[in-house]
Parts: sequence; structure tokens; C-alpha cells
Amino acid sequence: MALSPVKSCTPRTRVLSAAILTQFSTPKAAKPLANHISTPECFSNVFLETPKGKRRASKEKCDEECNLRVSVRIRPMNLTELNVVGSEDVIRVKEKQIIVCPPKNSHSGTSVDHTFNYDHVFWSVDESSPLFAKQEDIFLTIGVPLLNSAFKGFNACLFAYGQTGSGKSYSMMGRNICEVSDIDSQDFAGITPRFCKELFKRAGELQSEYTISIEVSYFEIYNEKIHDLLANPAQSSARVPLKVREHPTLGPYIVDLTSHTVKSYTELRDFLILGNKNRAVASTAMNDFSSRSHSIFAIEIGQSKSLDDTDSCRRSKVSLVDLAGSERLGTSLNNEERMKQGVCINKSLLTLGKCISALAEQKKNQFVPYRDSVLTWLLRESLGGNSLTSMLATISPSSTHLDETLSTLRYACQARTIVNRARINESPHDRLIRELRLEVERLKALRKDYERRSSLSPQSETLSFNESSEVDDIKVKLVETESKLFEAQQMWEQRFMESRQNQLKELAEAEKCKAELESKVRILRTANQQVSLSPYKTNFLEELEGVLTYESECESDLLDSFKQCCSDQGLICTFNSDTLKIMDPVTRKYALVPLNNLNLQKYENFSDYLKGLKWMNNSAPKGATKAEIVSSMNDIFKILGNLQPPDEDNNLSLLYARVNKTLQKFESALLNNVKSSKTVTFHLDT
Ligand SMILES: Nc1ncnc2c1ncn2[C@@H]1O[C@H](COP(=O)(O)OP(=O)(O)OP(=O)(O)O)[C@@H](O)[C@H]1O
Repeated sequence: MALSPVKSCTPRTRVLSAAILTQFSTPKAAKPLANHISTPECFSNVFLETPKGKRRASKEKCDEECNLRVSVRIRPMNLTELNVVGSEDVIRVKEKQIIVCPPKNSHSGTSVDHTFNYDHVFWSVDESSPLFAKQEDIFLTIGVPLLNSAFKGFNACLFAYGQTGSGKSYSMMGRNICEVSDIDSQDFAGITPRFCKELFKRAGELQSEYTISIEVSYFEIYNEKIHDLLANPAQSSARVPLKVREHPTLGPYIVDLTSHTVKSYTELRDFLILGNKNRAVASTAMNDFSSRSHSIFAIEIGQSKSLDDTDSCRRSKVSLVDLAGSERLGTSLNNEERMKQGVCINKSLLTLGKCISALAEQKKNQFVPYRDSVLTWLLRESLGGNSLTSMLATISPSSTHLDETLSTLRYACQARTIVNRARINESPHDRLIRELRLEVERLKALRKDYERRSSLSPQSETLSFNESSEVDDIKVKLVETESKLFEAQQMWEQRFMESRQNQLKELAEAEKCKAELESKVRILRTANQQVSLSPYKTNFLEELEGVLTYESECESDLLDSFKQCCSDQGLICTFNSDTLKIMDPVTRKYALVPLNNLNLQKYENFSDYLKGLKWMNNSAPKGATKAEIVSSMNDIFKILGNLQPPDEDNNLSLLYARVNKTLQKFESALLNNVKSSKTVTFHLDT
């Protein structure tokens, strides 16, 4: 009896004979990968099946338990493969099934056909065939569901696995990944740029309801070292390997990895291209192991709703991973020599295999060696935890890579048995509200159903005694749940208002500090200009002392007019908390007036008041040396230089704090000067 023909997607379509097709189900608790590597020769065909991908939402619809979704893509043969004598296409595709049919003269030690089942199979061998899977098809099938999950608040991860040159980067990023035209191209763009474009499209659609924030980071792992692909190349630290640390609640994180907030697709795309270029430069500068490094592009999406809707805040993280080529790992698990080599070349990939094996066993308390490599440590949640994860295995159709292809397909098959439990990332309170809402909806639906049934036959006898008491129960439960929901919402609003008020307070404080510092910065700039213009003519210290002294709080309109009068007469008038100081810069004389003795209203003409003052000779202040003051000033100006242009990140407040501290230091040096009695006239080195 002939089995239905394999899709006529390959030139030499084969018909498999059911009589010789022996089926093996991958055991639920899969044995270690090593046990699957050699296909027993006693079977003419091997059918390797994994459990059907399950995706089960828990009753609260907040958690999703699902298998790691596995897809396989077959790329076209390249010229080298086509030119190898005797090389042939060994892959047949039948819907979600891949059949590997080794050539009869195969040296690989296996001549039996192998059948594998996956969630999706993409056949991209012959563009002219209607069955050809385009870049867009791959994105629509595996990229869009990940995006949907991310918008629901789930973490999501997609990683591409396969031997070098099998098409991982092509599928993930596209062709010519450093070129804008290709990254944006409808034909060649890979999953990552398409994902980013769609992400902004959706964010735009949701923006009337939600505030959406998007942050990206991009790094690579080579030889267990992490390099930030978006670090500023001007900084010498750009190629310094970064460290991973474990946060008690947030899990592993990379210390000092740059993260960039992006507001548009174009901005994001530029980061993507920058990272790709940095990756390319690094690979040629450091080694020729471009295929031996893993790259991870991570996107964090924050969504928050306004106060009147308590559906609130969600954060999800999407990791798009292009793994190192797996060719050396192929048979490493049953060959010790190879295994050693694999460890040296790529510990991460080897550990990934071990983690997948351990997770596939699905034993309770099974030890999974996540921490044995940087990659698995960082992807811990994606592999066996809170994430909806997909794997894209890429293979070549050529018989020249038969061993590698079989190894990749087995690896992918095993990965498919991993079950993750993803949670919506939200606060426990938000979760409670959502669960209560769902419960209210469920009860309402039940009540409605009973009501509908009883209204169909008005005789109440149609509802049995049991049913009637159930209806009563539902009514009571509904009232209770609604009141719990109401309470939870009230609490939420109260909590929100409190935190908002605190935030506003802090903001006002910060604004005050900022304004104060900005005024000091302005004053210093002006003072500096004056000094530069006439370095030796100005007694810079005295002038500066004047402008830096705190203004009196008793300042009034009257004081303002008084100050104006002083200034009209060429005098400098300054206040501190209790004293008014008037100085004549020409004669260097000054007068001090305690503010509590000052009664300006008595005077019709301030000039009379000024004349009547007791003028003293100004003695030159000493105390701080010129070198000390110059160095303080240089510090200040260095920091001031950094303030341009001010931007709104957290560093700004830090910077202001530093400026403030330096100014205080300078001020106290200045006051010491004033207390002693010698003038220091100096030239400011800027
Ligand atoms: N589906 C495809 N269609 C057309 N060309 C492809 C396809 N997949 C891969 N290629 C081509 O094959 C070559 C190798 O692909 P790619 O660089 O994506 O492999 P890779 O698995 O990422 O390799 P490595 O592990 O060395 O980084 C590239 O020239 C790429 O353009």
C-alpha cells in the first residue's frame, strides 16, 4: 500500500512504502540525546515523533503552559554543494514532516530514511515552486505569534540553531545585515527587522489606550565572554567583556550592558545595523569564528494603562537569538574527543544541548546545568521557565552535510518536548484584579445562561431543585466577587494616587535643585567670561563671592529697587541670610548692614542712605591658595562642560549633585578667604 506522496517539493519525489515504515514515538521522558544518535540499522525507516505541541492556558488565562515550538527551514543548495560530485538533495517534506533519505552509497553509516515531525517546516529550496517558503512566511508563522505573546505580557524567545552556513542569520536577520536597503527589503528582511517593524506598528495602534515604552540591547557571546554590540565605540570599554550577575528576584543580568530607549522603527533599525556592523568588525578583528559566537537582540516592551482602567502595567522581554554554528557539536555527545573539542570551542552550545536533554526528561527536581555556560544562564527563563519559546532549526538539503543535518533534526526534535510555563509579567495586585474580573465574567455568563433557560419556559419547574440552588449560589458568589473586585480596585487606585503624589513631590524637589544649580551654572559662566575678558583687572573672587552668596529671603520689591539703585551707581550689592553687603569695585571699599537694622522705607532717596553708610577699606582675602581655587574652578568647568546639552536621564541628577558639591567646596574656600584679609587676584585657566 502506498503512502500518500510526499509533497512534490523536491525534484526527485519519493513514495514511501508504509510496509517498511516503522514508527517510534519519542518516549515522554526522553533518554539522553546520546541514545538517539545512532539509528538502529535493523529498521529500514525511522520515524521520530515528539508529542504534539501543547499550548494550554490555565484556568485564569494568565499562565500558559506550552511546549517549546520547533520549526525547521531548509535553505537552497549553494554552489559549493552543487559542485560536489555525487552530492544530492536528501530532504523530502510532507506538511510538518521532514524525511531524510540518505543516498544509498552514503558514508555516514546510515542508509535508512529518517522521519521527523515538527510544528512547522519551511521549504526554501526552490524559489519557483509554489511551496517555497519566503522570508515573510517564516515571520508570519513564527514571528507574529511571539509578538502577540509579548503584547499580552509574556516573555518570548526565538533562537535559531543549525550548522554554520545553514541559514540562521539569513532567517533571523536577512541578507546583507549591515545594509539598510536589505534590512528593510520586503524580500530579504529576516524575522528580527520584521518583528521590530510590526512592533512599532502595533505600538502605534495602541497608543491612544496605552503608554508603550520600548528598550533594546544587543550583545554577543564569544568564548564565554559577553560583548556589548551597542556600546559607544569611542569608549575604550566598548570591547571589554561584561559580567553576568544574579539578581535575587530578577534573575541573571549583564552588568553595564547598554540599553537604549527607542521611539521609532527607524531608530531601532539603526541600532540593529550598528550592532550587526560591530559584530562583523569584531569577528574579523578577533578571529575567523564569526559562526562561533551567539548574538542576542533583546527587546523590552512596557505597557501601562491610565488610572481609570486598572488593567495597568505589563512588561515583557523578547530575546531573538542567533546561535553559533553547531557543526562541531554534531556528534559530540557520543564521542568524547569531539566533546572535549566542543567544550573548548563553544561551551555555551554544548551546555545548551545538556540543558535541552535535561529539560526534555521532564523529571521532577531534574538538575538542569544552566549555570555551566553564559548563554544558558542568560536564557534560563526562555529555556525552562517563564517564556513562550520557539526554536528555528536550519539545515542544508545536501547529502554532503547529512550527519550535521541529522544531528540538528534530532536536537530540534528533543527540544520540542520541553514544556515551559509562561506568566504574564505584572504585579500581584494587577493579577488579582484581572483574575477577579475573569471570575465575575464567568459567573455572569453562568447566571445569564440559567436566566435564559428559565425565561424560555416561564414555569420555574423547568429548573430542578439542584439547579435553583446553584443559581442562588452563583448569585451570592457573584455579589461577593464583585465586592472583592471593587475593593481591590479601590486599593489599587489609592496605591496609585499615593505613588503618584510621591512622584510629584520628588519631581518638584528635583526641579528646584535643577533650577538652583542652573542659576549657579549661569552665574559662573558669566563670571568666567568677565575674567577671560579682563583677567587681571577684575577681582574675580570678590565678584564671585557676591553672586554665589545666598540671596536673602526677605527680598522684596523695595530691596529690588535698592539693588537697582546700587547697580546704577556702579556698586555691587549682595545679601546673605542676615547681612547686606555693598561694595564699591573702584575704591574697593565696602559697607555691611545687618538686615534687621535696615529700614529702607525711611528713605525717599536711596542715594542718601548710601552716602550715610560707614565705608570700610576692603582688605584682600587670603586662605585658599590660587592653585586651590583654580583647580576647584577647573573641576567646576569640566563638569559644566559635561552638562551640555542637558538631557533627561538619571545621570543628570547625579551630575548636578556633583556640581553642587564642587560649588559648595568652592564657596567654603571663598568664605575662608573673606574671613582672612588679603586680596587674591588671579587669572582663571580655562
Ligand atoms: N533561505 C535562504 N535563501 C537563500 N540564501 C540563503 C538562505 N539561507 C541562507 N542563505 C545563504 O547562505 C549563506 C549562509 O547563510 P547564513 O550566514 O545565514 O548561515 P549561518 O547559519 O548564519 O552561518 P554561521 O553559523 O556561519 O553564522 C549566506 O550566503 C546566505 O545568504
